[in-house]
Amino acid sequence: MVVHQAQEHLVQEVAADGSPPSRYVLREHDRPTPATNAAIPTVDVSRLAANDPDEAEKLRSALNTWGLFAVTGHGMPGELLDAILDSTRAFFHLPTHAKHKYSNLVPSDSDDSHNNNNNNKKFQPEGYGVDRVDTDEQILDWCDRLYLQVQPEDERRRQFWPTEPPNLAGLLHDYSLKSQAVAQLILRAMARILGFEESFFVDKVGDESRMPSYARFTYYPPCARPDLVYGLKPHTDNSVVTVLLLDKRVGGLQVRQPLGDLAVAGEEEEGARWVDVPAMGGHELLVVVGDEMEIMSNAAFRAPVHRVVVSAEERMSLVVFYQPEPHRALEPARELVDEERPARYKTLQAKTFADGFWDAFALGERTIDFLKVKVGEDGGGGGGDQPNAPAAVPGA
Ligand SMILES: O=C(O)CCC(=O)C(=O)O
Ligand SMILES: [Fe+2]
Repeated sequence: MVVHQAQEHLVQEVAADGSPPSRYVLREHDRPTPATNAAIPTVDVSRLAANDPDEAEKLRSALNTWGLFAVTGHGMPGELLDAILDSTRAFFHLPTHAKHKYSNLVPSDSDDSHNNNNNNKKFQPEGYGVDRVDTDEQILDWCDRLYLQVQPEDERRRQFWPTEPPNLAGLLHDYSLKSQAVAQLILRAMARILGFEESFFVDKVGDESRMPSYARFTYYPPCARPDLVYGLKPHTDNSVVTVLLLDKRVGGLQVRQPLGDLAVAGEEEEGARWVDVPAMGGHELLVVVGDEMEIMSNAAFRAPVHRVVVSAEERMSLVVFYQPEPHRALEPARELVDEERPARYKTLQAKTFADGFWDAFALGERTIDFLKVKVGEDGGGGGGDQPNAPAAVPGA
């Protein structure tokens, strides 16, 4: 695949030139409309860990209504959260040439010979840069990223881990282990809510140290015309659950209500609304249910559609996605399938689903829809394969 010429344009540099170029400007009917204010639910995970039934009820209600919630009681030192956001800001403020050392565009002969092309570079998702650009028609999001696989530790690709600022890599290591503990605690509580042993989901996703997790640092540069662009287009997350650390001062994340099987972009359903998720100045985290949990729970838990709008101020976030072990079967848990509630999703390999995300995202579709994972939809994409079938080629 030839690297698209827009792939090399960092939004941070584009932003410095003024109004967004046409590549970023949404069609009129897709532009962000004003969002509503509503209180996002909050769950204290220390109480969940202590089996507090009232807190479990709060979690159940948050999952049924929102698919996301703010988390307190996570035990992560505020100084750690502040330090990693400060270090993230320092990274994105480095001069371009310093960040380019970690570019997501790599020499095309670095891994294989399939990707030879004119400009001798190929895109792969890890590292620093913009999301994958496939076509001239694709409307680009107003953000730059640093994307790193964090777990399993022996699969880290260290060449993409910044050594500047010097504390960023160590902070990420520390933060991601602690946020993994939060994710595990929530998976246990989610199992109990459905009346299962608390290890129900944890066992299905695999060995804790082999579960892939990915950190995505996102930088949304200030925008002269926030009414015309998305920071991040509407999507659901490719994860079992996602743990987010949001900018402390600047909001922008919005979640679509009500939860449901809505098309991601365009086609606004009657009555659907966007609700602002405020900036979290008090060291709360945010947890979002991902597509893989929606599949495993046979839609007992739904992944919320969310997006990011931008403003005249820069904003950043750090998101960690937790996924099942790649060779595992991803499917509705048998215990959640019966005559009244038949399986809504086909079985596929976790890796196939994870890899499908980038193709789907570039088109503004949900991975579940792009891979035709819903029962009743025909093959196509990479969906519906057997757990041990060969995996799709990532990012091909
Ligand atoms: O920046 C944010 O607040 C959200 C980012 C997000 O949704 C994502 O990276 O999937
Ligand atoms: Fe997301």
